[in-house]
Amino acid sequence: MSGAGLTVRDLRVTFDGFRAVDGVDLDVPPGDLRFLIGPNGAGKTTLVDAVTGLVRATGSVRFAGEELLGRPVHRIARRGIGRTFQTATVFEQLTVLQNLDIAAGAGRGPLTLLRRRRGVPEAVAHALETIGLAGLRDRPAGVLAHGQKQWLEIGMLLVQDVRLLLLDEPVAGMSHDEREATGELLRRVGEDRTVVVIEHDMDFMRSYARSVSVLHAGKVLKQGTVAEVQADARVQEVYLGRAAAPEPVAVPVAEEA
Ligand SMILES: Nc1ncnc2c1ncn2[C@@H]1O[C@H](COP(=O)(O)OP(=O)(O)OP(=O)(O)O)[C@@H](O)[C@H]1O
Repeated sequence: MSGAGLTVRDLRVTFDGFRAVDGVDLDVPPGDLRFLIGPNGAGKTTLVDAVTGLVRATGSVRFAGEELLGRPVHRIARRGIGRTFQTATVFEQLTVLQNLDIAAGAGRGPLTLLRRRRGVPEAVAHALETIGLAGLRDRPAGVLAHGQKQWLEIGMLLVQDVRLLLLDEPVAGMSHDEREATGELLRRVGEDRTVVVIEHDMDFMRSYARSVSVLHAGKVLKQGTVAEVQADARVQEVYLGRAAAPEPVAVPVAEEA
């Protein structure tokens, strides 16, 4: 494991007096593959928004020892922090390769990008292999399957040399095979990067998490290994106490709402 670590201290985000994130401490060591779970509205996405500069927050967010809070979004991105959203944001008309080229900021204008080129930059070629889309590099992104679009989006972060990836429900809506392929992709990506995954899919979490933080009502309820989190009575209560609960962590239960 390598890379840089994320340290969050007393993070707070308030929307019109409502505390969406309410004093969160988080330690994600270098090279961790951390899953962030919790019921709907727990504050998971808002936490990631705060780390990436999309919402105002107080407290401290340090990555590789550097304070991020208060910096604009583009500065945070330049520190090697990248995220995906629940819906993939790729350029559908452009090819897989062109999407990666643009993300890599290869400095070519739109016309040059549309022309045939001889070579592919090494970082782009490497990302294509990592995300398993080398064979589809000249296809328009719009024709890709749902899972493949998510992988392309991850590839677009890889070519930017991202060191911390924050992924919001990367396997939502994916088939079983796509989930497995995504899990393997996260393992590969996590070999030399730090990865944080917001997820509702408990089977996926159990298979691929190296560590887990459970959020509830804007606070960290529990942090530990999958086994530790599953065994925690408060975590079980939070999941069981909901009318339309996601699949509970420790006890066999229903699908995510
Ligand atoms: N821009 C906003 N303005 C007001 N309230 C917001 C805003 N964004 C989020 N919230 C509220 O903050 C709380 C946390 O939302 P958030 O999306 O972070 O939860 P979550 O854990 O990611 O939930 P889910 O699993 O459903 O995506 C929710 O009650 C939500 O309604």
